[in-house]
Amino acid sequence: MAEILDGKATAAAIKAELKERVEALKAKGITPGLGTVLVGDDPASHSYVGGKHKDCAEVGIASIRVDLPENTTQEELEAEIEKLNNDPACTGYIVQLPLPKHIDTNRILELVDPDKDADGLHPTNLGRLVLNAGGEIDSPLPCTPNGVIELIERHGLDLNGKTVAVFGRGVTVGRPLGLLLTRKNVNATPTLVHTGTKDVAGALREADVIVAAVGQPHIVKADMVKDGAILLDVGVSRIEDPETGKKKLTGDISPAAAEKASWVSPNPGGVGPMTRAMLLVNVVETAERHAA
Ligand SMILES: Nc1nc(=O)c2c([nH]1)NC[C@@H]1CN(c3ccc(C(=O)N[C@@H](CCC(=O)O)C(=O)O)cc3)C=[N+]21
Repeated sequence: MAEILDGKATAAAIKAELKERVEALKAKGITPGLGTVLVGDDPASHSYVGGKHKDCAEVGIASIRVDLPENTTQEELEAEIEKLNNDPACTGYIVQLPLPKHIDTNRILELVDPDKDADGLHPTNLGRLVLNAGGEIDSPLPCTPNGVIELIERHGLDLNGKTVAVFGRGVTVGRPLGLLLTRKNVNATPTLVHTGTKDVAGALREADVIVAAVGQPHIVKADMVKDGAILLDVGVSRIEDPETGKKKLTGDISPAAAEKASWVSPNPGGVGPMTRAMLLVNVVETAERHAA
């Protein structure tokens, strides 16, 4: 039986640490604030954003919530971005993705002030990450990749020298995770595995660690996993439970694959809560840089 990489408990421990750091900032007269911009009424996005504000309340971070209708124009959205860039109460913020199809997402992400980029997804911060070979540059890191690494390390596991198959090359997880893993203070050897990979099963089977960020239910099968591998389940899909008929969250990793692992992150309760915790870390660290 694999041991559990408990994201919920680890995120709770990180939030307890952050709460103390927020109290220290407040003693200096600084209250960190997290903003969220949400366009449209996708229920999953609303649920994620709600979770982020609940986390803020837990650690004492102020919340600034901007909810806009589906038919918001590019210009209107850009005006909201400008407001948050200029709002002194907003330490950092995120624009919840995906945005509606009529919005130019890359243009919006570029308009976010890089010093308020709580997601770590602004081109400037992704560029700093490329330059950050030793892990010494102080800039916000992408939340999900950073959460994956924290979740592994906070369970006493060492990535130094390990081979890591990153399954999925998306901009929010797979590609930045490759960069984080090669920093000298992590020192892992990643392989990015994607739809253009000739032998996906073979590439995954060789890895000490598999991070599955595809978004296809149970795409990682038992025959793709080395015995004793460490498995991180990032992908989430909502599929119907054949027994109850209700929609439920399902990860990328099949139960049979999980059985072969030494450690596995559950889904839900694994990387999701860690992503949210790393968002708070980015906001608190930005506020601390301002206080210094
Ligand atoms: N600008 C932006 N930044 C993001 O970080 C971002 C985004 N857009 N768009 C969507 C994805 C998805 N994402 C999740 C975060 C937490 C959970 C999470 O906490 N999940 C709980 C379950 C929550 C539930 O039941 O729905 C868990 O895994 O235990 C899930 C998904 C952040 N994203």
